[in-house]
Amino acid sequence: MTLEQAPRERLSGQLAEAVAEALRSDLAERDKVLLVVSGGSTPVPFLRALADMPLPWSRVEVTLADERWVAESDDDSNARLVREHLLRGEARQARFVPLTSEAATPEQGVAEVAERVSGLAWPASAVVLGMGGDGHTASLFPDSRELDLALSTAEPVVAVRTPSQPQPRISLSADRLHQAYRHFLHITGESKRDVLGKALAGDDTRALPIRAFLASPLGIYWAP
Ligand SMILES: O=C1O[C@H](COP(=O)(O)O)[C@@H](O)[C@H](O)[C@H]1O
Repeated sequence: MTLEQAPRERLSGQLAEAVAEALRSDLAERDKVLLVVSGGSTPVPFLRALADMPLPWSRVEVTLADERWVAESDDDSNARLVREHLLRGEARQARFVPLTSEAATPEQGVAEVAERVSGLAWPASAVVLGMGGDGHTASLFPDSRELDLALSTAEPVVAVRTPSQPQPRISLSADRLHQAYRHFLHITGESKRDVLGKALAGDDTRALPIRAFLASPLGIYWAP
């Protein structure tokens, strides 16, 4: 586990450099590489910095760690975040694979999305995780009734409903999120630093699902 700390904009640039280097390194050995990014609001400066990195973007596949089950036109769409902030300039050549379908619910769409996700260039070169103030990562929420399934299944994606969130969601499973050569955690603010400290001090993954990713090598990028 490594910790990088800097002002937010500089930290985002450092994370973008690290992820770009990971992709370049694997592209020397593989025809195509996969990047898994998270949504929410924290990643915006990182995604914008990554979009400016010189890469053979046509050989890069991008998908999400999780998604709210909303239309891409919705402000809450993680896919919209990727399209607006990462798929710009040369990075538009990347192949972006979203996690929603035309189905009305994630339960109805999960099989189609699972097949789509399974065809990507796994193991991912990098998974960039975020974390909520409740210790959730991707859409692995402590108050989700599907958390045990998401932490134990070999399926690539899980439909998720949780009382704390307004929309149903779909998430890569913990097993699939672990199928990567490198993992990064991008968080900001004192309160999330404190939540991470609490997570590091215990082992109840149901209470703080981020714990599912603290035992393997993890590059932590934190800004005040
Ligand atoms: O709902 C979500 O929350 C987490 C954390 O988002 P942040 O803006 O607080 O960093 C995010 O990683 C996840 O992709 C998103 O769906």
